[in-house]
Amino acid sequence: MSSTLDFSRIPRSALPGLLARAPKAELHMHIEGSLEPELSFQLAARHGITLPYASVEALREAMDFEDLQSFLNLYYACADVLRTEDDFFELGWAYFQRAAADGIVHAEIFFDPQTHTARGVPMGAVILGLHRASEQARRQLGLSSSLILCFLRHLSEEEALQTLEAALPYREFFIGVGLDSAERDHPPAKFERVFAWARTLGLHVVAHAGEEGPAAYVEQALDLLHAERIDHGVRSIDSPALMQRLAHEGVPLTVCPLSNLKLCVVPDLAEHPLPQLLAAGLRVTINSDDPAYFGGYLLDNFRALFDALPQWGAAEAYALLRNSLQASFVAPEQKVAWMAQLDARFVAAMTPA
Ligand SMILES: Nc1ncnc2[nH]cnc12
Ligand SMILES: [Zn+2]
Repeated sequence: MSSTLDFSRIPRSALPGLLARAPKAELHMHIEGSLEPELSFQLAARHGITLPYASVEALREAMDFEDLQSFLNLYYACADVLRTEDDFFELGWAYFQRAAADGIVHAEIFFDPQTHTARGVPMGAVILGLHRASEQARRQLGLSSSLILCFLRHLSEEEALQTLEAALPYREFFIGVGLDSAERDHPPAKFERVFAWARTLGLHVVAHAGEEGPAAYVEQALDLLHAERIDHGVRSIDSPALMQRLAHEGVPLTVCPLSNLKLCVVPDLAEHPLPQLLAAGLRVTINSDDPAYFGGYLLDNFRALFDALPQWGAAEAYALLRNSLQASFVAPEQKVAWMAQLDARFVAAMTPA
C-alpha cells in the first residue's frame, strides 16, 4: 500500500494535523516520569507528606537540569508520594488519557520497582495498580499497553536479581525488562546475568544505552544483554561501525528529543543527531521519556522536532510513525492493521495529482 504514497504531494502545512491524528506507538516512557506536579501535591496531601517545594510552580521551577543525574535526583524525590496501589492506578490512568489524546494507539511503559520497594511499597501495589490502569485504558480508550520492568543500574546486579525474583508472582503483567538510571560508570556488562535469566523467562529485553554513556555501551547492550531495542542510543553517532551495524540489523532506537534537550545531551534540537540517524537507515522512533519533567508529551516532541528541522517533511514523519508501530512488541497482525490506518491517513493528506 505504501507504494501509492507520494510524499511530495503532502504539504508541510498538513504535518501538524497528520502527526496528531496518525496512529502511533510510544515505546520509551517512564511512568514515574509522567508524575505531574499537581498530582504530586495531591498525593502528598493524601499521605500527609511534606514536599520540599512550597507549590506546584516552585516544583516546576526546579525542573532545570544540567545532566541526567541532576534530573534523577528530583525524579526519585518526587516518586516518594507514590505509596499505594491506587496511587499507581491514578498515575497510569493520567498518562493513558494524555496518550490517547495524542493519538497513541499502543504504549510500552517502563516502571522502576526498586524506587518503590526500597521505601517499603509492595511490588504488587506497583504492578497491580499500573495493570488496572492499563486494563481501563484498553476498555475505555481503545489504547493497548504493556509494562516493562526496569532495573536501576546505579544499584548492584544482586539487587536486580532480587527484584526480578520479587516480581515473578506478577510475571503475567509485564512483557519485558529494561535498564535505566545513571549511565556513566554503570555499563550493561554489570547486568549480564540478570538479563540472561530474564530471557529464559521469555521476557523481552531493552536497555538504555548511549544517552550519556559511550557508543561502546550500545555494543555491550546488544552483545551481552541481547537487547532487542536500544533506549536513546544517540551516542551511536560517534561510531561509524556501530551505525552500520544498527542499520544492517534493524535495531530500533527509542529516541527522546525533548529529554535530550533538557538534560543537555544536545545543545539545541536543530543540532540533534536524529536527521543523520534516520538518513543512515536506522529504525529511529520518537518518545517522551519523562514528559512531566521535560516539557511535553509525545506530540510535543514531534512538534518541537519538526519546528527545529525545516528540512524534514512528510517522508520523515511517516518513517518515524511507521517505525514506532513496527518496533513495538505487539503481534504482527496488529502491526499490519495499524500500518494500514497510517497509510490511509497519509494518502488522505495528499493533494490531487
Ligand atoms: N532519561 C533517563 N535515562 C536514564 N534513566 C532514566 N529514568 C528515567 N528517565 C531516565
Ligand atoms: Zn528513559
